Amino acid sequence: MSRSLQFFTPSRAPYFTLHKLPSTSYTRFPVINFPSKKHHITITKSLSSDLDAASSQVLDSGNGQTGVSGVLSADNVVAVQSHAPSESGAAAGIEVDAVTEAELKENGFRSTRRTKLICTIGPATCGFEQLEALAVGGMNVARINMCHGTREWHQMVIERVRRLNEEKGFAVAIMMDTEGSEIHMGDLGGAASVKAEDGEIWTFSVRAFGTPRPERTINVNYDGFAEDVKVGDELLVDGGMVRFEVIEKIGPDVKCRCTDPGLLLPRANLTFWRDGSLVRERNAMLPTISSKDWLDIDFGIAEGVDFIAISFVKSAEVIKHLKSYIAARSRGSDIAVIAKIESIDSLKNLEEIIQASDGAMVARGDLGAQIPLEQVPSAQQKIVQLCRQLNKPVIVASQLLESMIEYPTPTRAEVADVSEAVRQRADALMLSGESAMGQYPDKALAVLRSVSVRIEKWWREEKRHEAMVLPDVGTSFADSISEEICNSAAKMANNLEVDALFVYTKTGHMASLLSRCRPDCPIFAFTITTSVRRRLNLQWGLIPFRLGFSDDMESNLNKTFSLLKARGMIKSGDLVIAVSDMLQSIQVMNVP
Ligand SMILES: Nc1ncnc2c1ncn2[C@@H]1O[C@H](COP(=O)(O)OP(=O)(O)OP(=O)(O)O)[C@@H](O)[C@H]1O
Ligand SMILES: CC(=O)C(=O)O
Ligand SMILES: [K+]
Ligand SMILES: [Mg+2]
Repeated sequence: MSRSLQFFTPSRAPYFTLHKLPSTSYTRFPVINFPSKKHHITITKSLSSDLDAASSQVLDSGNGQTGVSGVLSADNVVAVQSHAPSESGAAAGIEVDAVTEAELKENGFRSTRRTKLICTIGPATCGFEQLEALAVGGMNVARINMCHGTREWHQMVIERVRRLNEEKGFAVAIMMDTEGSEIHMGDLGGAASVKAEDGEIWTFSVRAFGTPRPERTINVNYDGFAEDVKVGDELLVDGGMVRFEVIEKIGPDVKCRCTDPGLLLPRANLTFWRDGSLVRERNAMLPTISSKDWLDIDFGIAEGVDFIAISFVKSAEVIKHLKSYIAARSRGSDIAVIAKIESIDSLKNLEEIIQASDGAMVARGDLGAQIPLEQVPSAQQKIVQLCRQLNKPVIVASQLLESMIEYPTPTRAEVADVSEAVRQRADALMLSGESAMGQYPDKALAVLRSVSVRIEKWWREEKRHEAMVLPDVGTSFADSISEEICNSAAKMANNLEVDALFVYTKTGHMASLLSRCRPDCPIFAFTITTSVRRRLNLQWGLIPFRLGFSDDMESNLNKTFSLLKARGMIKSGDLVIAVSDMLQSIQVMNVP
């Protein structure tokens, strides 16, 4: 028997509940992938068995306001209620990512995903429903790349992600990635791509070409380009996707012969090589943050993005400068600054750059254009380890599933690459073209998700913990106490095989110290503000909850237990270790 039901809910209702009458048992469903306000569900087979089967994907609206909207009659009588969060509801209840909650219930604590996932948003994924599909698929952070698209477009994406969070109970964070002022091509007069064939002669010039763009011409953004290149130099587009040889210089124009054919993409990165090494003439003096980047940063601050990722960082100074700028511009805001490691200079000054930042990204796309490709894997491993030691979240980015831009399944090599990043215990993996302009963004995300979960599980089962020495990071005595508490709590959690670590943290610092230990069990991080909660979404193993709590741990724990129990996220008897910012102690207890 198949039954279908349509009903209307008050606006902004993220959940609805099926009540089985006259008993009090009920099942709640998230309103995901349903057109807003008008919800449609189809119940197949017998209603009662379906309600039971569905209980694994039950979600809850917390202290939602309830309004009966429809009644479905069958063998069992079922009343349908919809929920809209009440104004005060949020403060009294507990907020957690709808998808994480479903994962928790479906797989239990132990197998929730620890590795976080970032999707670059582009034309393939900027629609509200496309963004929602990514959020449902596990996107923790949405990245917008200021190299592409207009400010209005980015604003629209930010607004949609916000709406998604508000209406559907997600906590997707937003990362803005700056353009940087490295050398790149112009935008190809609006063309999506152009083909360069073997042996063709192309002109690269600082001149701006009108529209239509004359054939085989490319505008270059760097004024010193024609002066700095020499006849015989090799010109690499996107780190070698297409190659040219410089054959002649005529004023501002540089004539080049294509030696490795391929597709030229708008604003593609350009590097030139002489005698087997990268040429860094005056372009090494280009500012890391260009005047356009500063305007984009102002935009990001005004929009309240959660992370700003800085391209082509060369030194720690630029990070410090930006952090003080953000602090002065946005009092009370906590925008985190992520250093993108994608140049030779950034590798030279790696430790001090990471130390100055709130996190780092292994930007393998451009990095692979600046150092020989075979050096990228060791650089990745080094950056990932250093970040963990310095307690900074780290993202592994670019070409993880490149073939999925065009094909629905990844190559075996790509799966091995993703596995390796998960095995290195990077905090987050990032999709670029796969989600921005690929044909299978949801499938690519699903691959990241399933490979992450599988490798994490394998790692735990095999107990293959690398005994990483974690140097002290605390700079004050109080910090050192927190650090020791977290190290000990994580170790105890592994030895006692507890079900979860709980951390009550106002700033998120204690949560990151626990995450750094990469414990076997998930870390429930309770925090007071939504912005801290979103930022914690980037860090390995953290399940961030927004919860109002006090300095009294006893009452915090009781409150948390009852809220989580009511939602079926923990049960009596589960073993939990709790730590907090407020009380310097480690509590081990069974859920009452
Ligand atoms: N907002 C956007 N609008 C149009 N196309 C986009 C947008 N964002 C990304 N893309 C497309 O997706 C591709 C991959 O995205 P990605 O963010 O990796 O950019 P990129 O140009 O390689 O630069 P970066 O080195 O900063 O990552 C881009 O080359 C571009 O074709
Ligand atoms: C992500 C990025 O900027 C790169 O890989 O180059
Ligand atoms: K960028
Ligand atoms: Mg880059």
